[in-house]
Amino acid sequence: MAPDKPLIFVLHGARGDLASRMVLPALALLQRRGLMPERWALLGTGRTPISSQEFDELLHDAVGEHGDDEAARGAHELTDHTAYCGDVSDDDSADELPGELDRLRGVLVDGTDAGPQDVDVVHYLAVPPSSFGPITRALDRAGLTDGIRVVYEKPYGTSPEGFRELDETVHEALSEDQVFRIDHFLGKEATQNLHVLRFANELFGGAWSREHVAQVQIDVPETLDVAQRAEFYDATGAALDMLVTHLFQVAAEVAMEPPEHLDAAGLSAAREEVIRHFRPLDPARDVVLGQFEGYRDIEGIDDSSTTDTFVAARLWVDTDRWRDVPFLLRTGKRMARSAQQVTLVLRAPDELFGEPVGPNRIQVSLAGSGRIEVVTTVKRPGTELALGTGTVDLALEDVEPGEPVPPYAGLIEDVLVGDRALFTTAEGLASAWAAFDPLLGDGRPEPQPYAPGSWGPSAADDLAAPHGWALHD
Ligand SMILES: NC(=O)C1=CN([C@@H]2O[C@H](COP(=O)(O)OP(=O)(O)OC[C@H]3O[C@@H](n4cnc5c(N)ncnc54)[C@H](OP(=O)(O)O)[C@@H]3O)[C@@H](O)[C@H]2O)C=CC1
Ligand SMILES: O=C1O[C@H](COP(=O)(O)O)[C@@H](O)[C@H](O)[C@H]1O
Repeated sequence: MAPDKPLIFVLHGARGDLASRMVLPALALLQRRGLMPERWALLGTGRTPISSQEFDELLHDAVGEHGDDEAARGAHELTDHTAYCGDVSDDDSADELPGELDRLRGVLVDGTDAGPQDVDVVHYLAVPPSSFGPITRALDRAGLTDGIRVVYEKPYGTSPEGFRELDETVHEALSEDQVFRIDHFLGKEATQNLHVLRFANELFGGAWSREHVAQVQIDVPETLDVAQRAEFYDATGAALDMLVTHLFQVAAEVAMEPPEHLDAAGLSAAREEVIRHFRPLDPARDVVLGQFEGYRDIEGIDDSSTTDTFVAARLWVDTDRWRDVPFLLRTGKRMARSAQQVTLVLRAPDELFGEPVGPNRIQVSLAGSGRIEVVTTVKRPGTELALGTGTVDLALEDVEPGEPVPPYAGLIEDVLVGDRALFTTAEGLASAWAAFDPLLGDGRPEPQPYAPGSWGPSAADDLAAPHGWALHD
């Protein structure tokens, strides 16, 4: 159901990569599905001044280029009310923002029984993490925080100290129920299926422990480049961009204990609780960083940059269920292919009927609408007793009735209706930062070069021994 109250959606960083590729198409899809309020306005902000007309063009282009067909059909009916105003973060001041908000409130309630106080305001911070604190302070100083909701992108902080500082700033300005820390991997259809699969079906649930699982792999190779977002990327790197954020959250989703109550709040609490049991990374033994060749030639990247564009890590989860089972996490830019796969490598005998046993795995693809595969050793058809490998394959978009929702659309809808179950908590993130901390500072390994189009530095292959990465050439 669409919320009743009029809404102003303030998109900070509206010209950026995330805004164009994800947030604007998600808003168009929600509009198309009738899930946006009847009256709403979109207010963009950013450092580079552009006119409202240029903003209109930008958002139509973004939805046309990056939205699916359904979202693209919503592009021209997105909203009648758009506006753009300057950066609110440079000196912690909000300049034009209060005036713009007042003007839009007036426009939205004009001709209705509602007053300006009846307009909901959501701020979406699609900006680099260094701007989260300044924008929060700017909103606070301008007296704009009453009743608003604020969505923070990831990473929430760039170090344990930065995280704590940001958390203090945020809680000085806002109460916890106003804060939505997004990690869009938690909003993916297939990520949510990890717990449905496990808790609904004993074939999976019964196998979900060290007794049956030899390795867990969470593998997100990307062919993507970083040229469109060089400034953000060079200041961030793969480990901060993806490891302490998405890959840790998905690892928690796999590793959690069955919640006390099988509801959204119970699942969220169980996910956050298991992060406390992530053993702090051992960078010397368990982490490989890489940088693709040619990275330093990209415009906007420092000639001597040591930013990691690849990370592979072996994470240990110190619970009875997972003791001694490595969680292998890998991601990188300009790699051989794009995929987002969670693999449970199942234990199996080395040999059966005198033949080596092939792979036995549960594989969940998080990409798109998601896919579940069971790879299993079978008898090869024929008169001989010989072994082969078969795959049972279920595309989640084929499950009926159903209408898959992209993660950003689902999570923004949650923000509009105030459902916080798929958002991270400060406690969970504090544990994630504690496990990640050894990778910052002196312990950080030197990134090793890798060829664009490859699977990253070869040292990362050793981490996955003896089974090897499920995704390979
Ligand atoms: N891109 C992606 O696929 C994803 C990104 N994210 C997160 O989204 C956030 C933004 O990333 P992304 O869009 O890729 O980055 P970009 O560099 O593409 O965009 C950042 C945007 O923020 C604005 N901006 C940059 N610096 C400042 C500043 N100091 N103060 C105010 N505004 C600023 C820029 O404004 P202007 O253009 O006017 O200079 C730009 O529009 C990050 O936190 C990232 O982790 C999360 C998931 C996916
Ligand atoms: O948060 C991020 O995620 C994307 C990958 O997510 P996808 O599900 O939209 O493909 C990644 O490319 C980006 O670097 C990172 O900031």
